[in-house]
Amino acid sequence: MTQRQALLLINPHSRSGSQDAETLITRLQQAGLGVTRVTPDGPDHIAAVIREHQGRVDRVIVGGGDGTINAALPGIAASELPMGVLPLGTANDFARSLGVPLDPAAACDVIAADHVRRIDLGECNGRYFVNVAHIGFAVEVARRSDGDTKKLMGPLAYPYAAWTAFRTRRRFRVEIRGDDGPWRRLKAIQVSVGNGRFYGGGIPIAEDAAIDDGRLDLYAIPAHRDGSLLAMIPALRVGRTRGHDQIETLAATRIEVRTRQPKTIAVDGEPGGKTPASFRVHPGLLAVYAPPVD
Ligand SMILES: Nc1ncnc2c1ncn2[C@@H]1O[C@H](COP(=O)(O)OP(=O)(O)OP(=O)(O)O)[C@@H](O)[C@H]1O
Repeated sequence: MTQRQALLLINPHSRSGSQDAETLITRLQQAGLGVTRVTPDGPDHIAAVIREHQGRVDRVIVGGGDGTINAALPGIAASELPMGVLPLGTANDFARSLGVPLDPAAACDVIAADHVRRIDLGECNGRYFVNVAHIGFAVEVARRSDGDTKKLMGPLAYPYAAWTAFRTRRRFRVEIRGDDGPWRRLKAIQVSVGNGRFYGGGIPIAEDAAIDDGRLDLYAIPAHRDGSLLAMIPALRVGRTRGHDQIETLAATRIEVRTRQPKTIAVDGEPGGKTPASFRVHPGLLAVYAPPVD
């Protein structure tokens, strides 16, 4: 493996992905990194590009938002190369979880500092995720904060989408269980499973989740007749999930979620199939460049 050689993959469709990359490349080179830049044809092309360069690079730098990171996960995990993150997206929740600066130039310095941290990957029905997977209301929010809305509104796209989606909220019957424990039945408007803590640009939906704790944290926001608006507050950013007595929580290494009708799942803000959902955590599977944790 060639030391200090980076494969740089920038998604031109992420919010700031079409900006001039030369400044960032120069910054990485000044810090002593060799850089090979390739623009993948699309999310499904990323794994092939990484395979092609394996053996000639010692790290893969992914430039984009959470959707881009998510698309790169299978290729990165298969290569076992450490990943650097250039936050060029809208929400950049993974960068937030890692403590990587949201300024891309400062994020270059983190990658060049060579400090690697091992973190967990979540998996939902065979698909990896780093942040949070949702069923229910947040899926509609993800659908409404599409590429055009994000380009137009930037980080405000998420609260705007949540606001417009609010009256479409539906409660649904859901069954959840962790690590072969008993099934719990409830009615919810949203079920979120966190590997990381944030979604939608820093909303701490999975407040007890940490990306290196070897477990997943589930939060079910139930639909109480009088409390539904109150219970939605954490999803709308105004409040907190922790200590909220209407929110059901579950922490486990494997989580199963069943619904009566198949319901769409969103993983890291991207479409992720339908329920039933089978979640598991892969402790320490991913190596990432990140500032040291205190
Ligand atoms: N190499 C690529 N070429 C084209 N599209 C890609 C590529 N990689 C990922 N995508 C898709 O581009 C879309 C937008 O990217 P991304 O989600 O990273 O940016 P964003 O929406 O600005 O940021 P965030 O997810 O942080 O809000 C995603 O749906 C992603 O799957």
